[in-house]
Order: sequence, then C-alpha cells, then structure tokens
Amino acid sequence: MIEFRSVGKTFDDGTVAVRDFSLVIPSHKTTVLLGSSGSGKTTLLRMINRMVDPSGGAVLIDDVDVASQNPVTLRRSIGYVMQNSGLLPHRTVVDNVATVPMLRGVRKSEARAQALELLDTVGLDRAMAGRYPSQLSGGQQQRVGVARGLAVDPNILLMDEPFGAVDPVVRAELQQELLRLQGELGKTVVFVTHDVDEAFLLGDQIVLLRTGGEVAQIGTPAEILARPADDFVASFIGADRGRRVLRIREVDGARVVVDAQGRAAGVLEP
Ligand SMILES: Nc1ncnc2c1ncn2[C@@H]1O[C@H](COP(=O)(O)OP(=O)(O)OP(=O)(O)O)[C@@H](O)[C@H]1O
Repeated sequence: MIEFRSVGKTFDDGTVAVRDFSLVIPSHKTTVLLGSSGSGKTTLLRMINRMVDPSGGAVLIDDVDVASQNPVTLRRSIGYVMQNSGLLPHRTVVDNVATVPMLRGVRKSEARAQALELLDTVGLDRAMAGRYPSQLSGGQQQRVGVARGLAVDPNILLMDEPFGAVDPVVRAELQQELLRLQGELGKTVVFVTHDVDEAFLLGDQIVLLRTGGEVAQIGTPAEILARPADDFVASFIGADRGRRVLRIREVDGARVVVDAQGRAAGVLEP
C-alpha cells in the first residue's frame, strides 16, 4: 500500500505543483492518476520513488515513510517506465534490461538470462536483444522500457505516460499487453495519463486531478461514469458531450447499442 498524507510540493522557483494531496493506493491494483497537463501527476508519481521530495506531508510505502529510505536504494527497488522509454542509447536491449539488476549485485550472466526471459514476458522477440534502442520502433522501445521496469521484480511499477509517444494502433497493443501482464503479475501499478480512454481501460482506481494536484474525484471507472462528482469531472470524461452515453435500440429483433450520435457501437448478446 502506498499512502500520500497531506503532501505538498512547491518547487524552488515558487511553482506550487501540489497543494495538499492525500490518497491511499491499494496493493496489487492499477491506480491511474488522470488529469490535464500541469495538474501535478508526474510530480506526485516521482514522490513515490523520491525523484521528487515533498515540501510538506509524507509518502509511505507499507507504513514506512520514504523520506527515511536511501533514495538510490529505493529507486532501484521500484520499477519506473517513462514516455520515451529512457533507454541508454549506447547499450544493447539486453544490457538495458540487465543494468539495474547488475547494479544491485546480480552476476552479469544471470542478469542477462533474466533479461531475455523478460523480453518474452513483454512480448518482444529475443532476436532484438542485441540491437541498440535506435534500431527499434517506438513500440518496441516501450516494451523494452516495461521489461526494464520489471527487471528487479518490483512490487511497485510506476508508469509515466508510457504509451504517449506511439501511434494509436501500437498504443492499443501495448495497453492490452499491460492488461495481460498485470493479470499475471498483479503488481501495484501507478499509471499517469491525460487520456480518459486509457485511464478507463487500465485503471482499477482512477484519481482525477485538477490543477495543483487537487482531487476532483476518486473511484472505479464505472463509479465515475455513473456519477461524475461535478461539471469539471463530467466535462473531462466527456459525459457532457454525450460521448459515453450509449443507448439500446431494437433492430430486426436484435438489440443494438448506439452512441449519442446514433452510431452503432455493438450488439447485445441475447
Ligand atoms: N522542476 C520544476 N521546477 C518548477 N516547476 C516545476 C518543476 N517540475 C514541474 N513543475 C511545475 O509543476 C506543475 C506540475 O507539473 P507536473 O509535471 O507534475 O504535471 P503533469 O500533470 O504531470 O503534467 P504533464 O501531463 O504535462 O506531464 C506544472 O506547473 C509544472 O510546470
């Protein structure tokens, strides 16, 4: 369990990124921090592994304040996947994945063997292992990024817009892959995105943020859809545009689901 207790962050230049944020993130689930640009999502995510230290309040992992932990040790125990994969350009794919385990003392041959298995786990052909990141497509690079995030077998996986830079088709593939992986691994995933559809697809719990890390609503996708807390939430999730309002229409005895514009979205099974 990860807990934010009245956390605030004011950067040195006076920017208040987060005012007063409290949240409990349950273990073995995916929690999505959703909000528009500048709402403080990345700042909050980075407080978990001490890439950012709060100016006030505390972040606890399993009841231990992260401020009491060595930042380097902490960072090496938590998986971190970012938008542009963050791979080391002069190291091969297999070495990129093996780097952190080796820093933690795993022997090179063993770390590489594990890295190859992780390539299988994230659905990347082992034939890619000897390539450099620039020789991979964006989607393949992100898979390597996920493999690297999983390399120390962390309990916690932090993902900061990990699929933001790839095209919609690859993005959908990577999302499905993450759902499959999470079904197998059951990590505590904290996922940052500004994409409502992505949030609703991946999140067990959604935390919708306004500017300053202010919580607009917390709930499951279904709860937020069913009862948006206010106009801001309704607008953000598209409910006000009727985008997510579906209706059932009878067509030749079949029940067809149509969207607010009357376009067919699917058929209900009898
Ligand atoms: N190192 C920094 N120094 C000063 N201000 C910062 C720093 N990092 C972030 N900020 C500011 O803090 C606020 C929150 O930034 P943050 O990156 O957490 O938002 P975000 O919701 O993740 O946005 P995005 O979706 O664009 O990444 C923004 O106003 C940003 O400009």
